[in-house]
Amino acid sequence: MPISLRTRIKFCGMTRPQDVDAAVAAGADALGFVLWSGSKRAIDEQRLAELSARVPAFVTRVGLFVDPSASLVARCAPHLDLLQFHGDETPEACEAAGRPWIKALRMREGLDLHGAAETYRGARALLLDAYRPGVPGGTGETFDWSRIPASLAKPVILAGGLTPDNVDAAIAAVGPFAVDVSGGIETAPGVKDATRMAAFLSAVRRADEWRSR
Ligand SMILES: O=C(O)c1ccccc1NCC(=O)[C@H](O)[C@H](O)COP(=O)(O)O
Repeated sequence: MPISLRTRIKFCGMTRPQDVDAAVAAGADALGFVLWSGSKRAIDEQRLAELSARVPAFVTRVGLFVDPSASLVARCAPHLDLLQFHGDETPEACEAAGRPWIKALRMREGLDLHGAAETYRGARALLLDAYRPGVPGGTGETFDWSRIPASLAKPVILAGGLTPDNVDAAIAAVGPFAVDVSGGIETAPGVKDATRMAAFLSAVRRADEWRSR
């Protein structure tokens, strides 16, 4: 995959209208909505419809699922541009809704990323996140970025414990297609902070400038 010199930015775990507006105003490329009821950042379908309606064209609305029922995905899909699967979904299950999708992979010991890229060949990208047993995502923890191969058959979305203070080092180390952040731009789970969102964006743009030199 060619390295993009403009790292795309996804802000995840949006629950409040004012945060959606602030994220769009700051310049986020994508916004994530957690549709798994076990999360502190979970929203229901009605909230998804309300928040999604605020998002203008060219900002991608991403729905996060953990081993969802087909009916949940079908009900949410009209409000989404992209599906993000965080559980043990098979490639067939990810394809079933007939919508563009990405697969989140938690970087547990021994994970074969090349093999996963082949298995999930229908994915638009692989989102690489920290592994904590029993927690499907949003851990706020980083992992060893050097485990990511320089060349993978799918675009990499780097996630896990990113903040305005470490995202520049992450971009320098990995050169991902996109970065994904949730806890690093919050004051509490699901409560985003406009200042931290802006700081994160600025840090990514500074890192991109360094990369293009
Ligand atoms: O945020 C959650 O609670 C969550 C629950 C279940 C699946 C995924 C979840 N979040 C995913 C994300 O927010 C991001 O993809 C990623 O994990 C980044 O989170 P963070 O480490 O907090 O930046």
